Amino acid sequence: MLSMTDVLEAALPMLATEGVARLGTLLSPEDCRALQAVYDEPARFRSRVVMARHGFGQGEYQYFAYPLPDPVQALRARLYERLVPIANRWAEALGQARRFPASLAAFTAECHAAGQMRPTPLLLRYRAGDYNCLHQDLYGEQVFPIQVVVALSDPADYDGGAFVLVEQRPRRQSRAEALSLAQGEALAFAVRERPVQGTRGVYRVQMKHGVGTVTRGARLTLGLIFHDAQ
Ligand SMILES: O=C(O)CCC(=O)C(=O)O
Ligand SMILES: [Fe+2]
Repeated sequence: MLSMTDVLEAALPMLATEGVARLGTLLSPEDCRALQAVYDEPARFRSRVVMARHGFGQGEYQYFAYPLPDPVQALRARLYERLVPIANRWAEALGQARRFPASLAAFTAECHAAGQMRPTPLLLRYRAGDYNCLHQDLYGEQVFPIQVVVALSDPADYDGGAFVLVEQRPRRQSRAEALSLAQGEALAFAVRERPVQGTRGVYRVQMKHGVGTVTRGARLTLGLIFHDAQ
């Protein structure tokens, strides 16, 4: 069996060229079920959002409170370290002065110093009829340019509910990609924009993500965003 490191190494070139990459199965079915059950423990969360109230879609999500549950904290820190070289390459290619430190602890300290102190990892729950409008997860000036979503539900537990990614290249029509995820499978994608090498230099591709309508059952996901929120 391939280790997480091997799968990630193999996936990273795709993240750089496509703005999205499958990272393999990062949580066991037991971990997925345990995290699904956490959804019903309000004490683990700092806030709950009913999406229809804000025009974000339909369904709901909850942001974890600090300290994050073990598997969430561990995954967030490990993934950050693997993704930071790409984040720094993107920043350089886009002509940004920003460089991200090697560890999540150091980046979190930078977020907190900038007034972004609230944790952003979240659990999302969609039932029949629910969906998530195209959006970008920005919570202040501090933005780590890549985020990860992990499917907690078994695809047999729901229909519909594809993860949707839309990219907008300058002066072109938008392109959409719909992806289905296995239980425990993780997907890394660009939060807001990524650089693409064109014939006349590097240009900026804008990205948004969302979820198509769930038509049966329930679909839960874990969202890992690396910057904290204001
Ligand atoms: O439920 C999903 O697949 C998408 C969740 C999402 O928007 C996120 O993780 O930021
Ligand atoms: Fe999101």
